Amino acid sequence: MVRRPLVVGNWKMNGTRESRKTLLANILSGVSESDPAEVGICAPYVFIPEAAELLKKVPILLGAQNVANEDDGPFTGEISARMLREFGCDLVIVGHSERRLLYGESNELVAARYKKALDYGLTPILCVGETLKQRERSETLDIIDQQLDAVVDSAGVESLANAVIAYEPVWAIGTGRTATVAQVQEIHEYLRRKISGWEPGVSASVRILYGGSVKPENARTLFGLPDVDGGLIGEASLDAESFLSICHSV
Ligand SMILES: O=C(CO)COP(=O)(O)O
Repeated sequence: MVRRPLVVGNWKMNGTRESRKTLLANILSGVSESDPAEVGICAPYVFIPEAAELLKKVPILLGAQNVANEDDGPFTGEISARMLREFGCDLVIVGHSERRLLYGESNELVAARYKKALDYGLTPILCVGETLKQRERSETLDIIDQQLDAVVDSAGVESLANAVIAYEPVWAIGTGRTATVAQVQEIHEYLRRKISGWEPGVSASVRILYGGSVKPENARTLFGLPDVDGGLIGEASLDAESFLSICHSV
């Protein structure tokens, strides 16, 4: 099974309308359909309509950084999957560690968000990963099990055929401290083996991205690992030259 690599920029809560427009224009001038990697951008909600317009004829996937766990109703501050679809999104991140840790999102809530994304035809990028404390206590695999099991219990293992997984060790996010290649491959292989125990076909096709201080200098090595199918890029996706260099490191 050949899995086309995917590189997604997570802009998080950065930039102004003008700076995002320039960034996107610079990124799209460097991406072509024939590139080995598929490219995506997860923008803050308010930039989505303009980004969708700019990306109309360009082979870049557009995404959001979270999605509501309900269809419609009195949920102040939330954005529904139907709205994201209507405004041109293909992807949505769910369970990012910043949502889990700073906003208290539980595995169950993340699973409900994941399910809503799929119900409306969005591809969820499910983030999993342990904190430094959890790693030091040798709890990494337990934590990842719990994060993945919650989603599989609620949406079924077949749902992973329409999803992307991102392994993002919390201690490597925005810290400049990348996990070693051995650490990354160990977890990616673990995830694929676990899914294979449920459904070998899904395991062979699901893309598992790595995220956490990916830079132009380390991207090629990380993307060369057998179970790494691309990356989820934070800081380095805010600079067109760095992001394109990472996209072209596949
Ligand atoms: O959180 C991340 C992507 O979702 C990774 O962020 P950095 O690339 O800034 O470490």
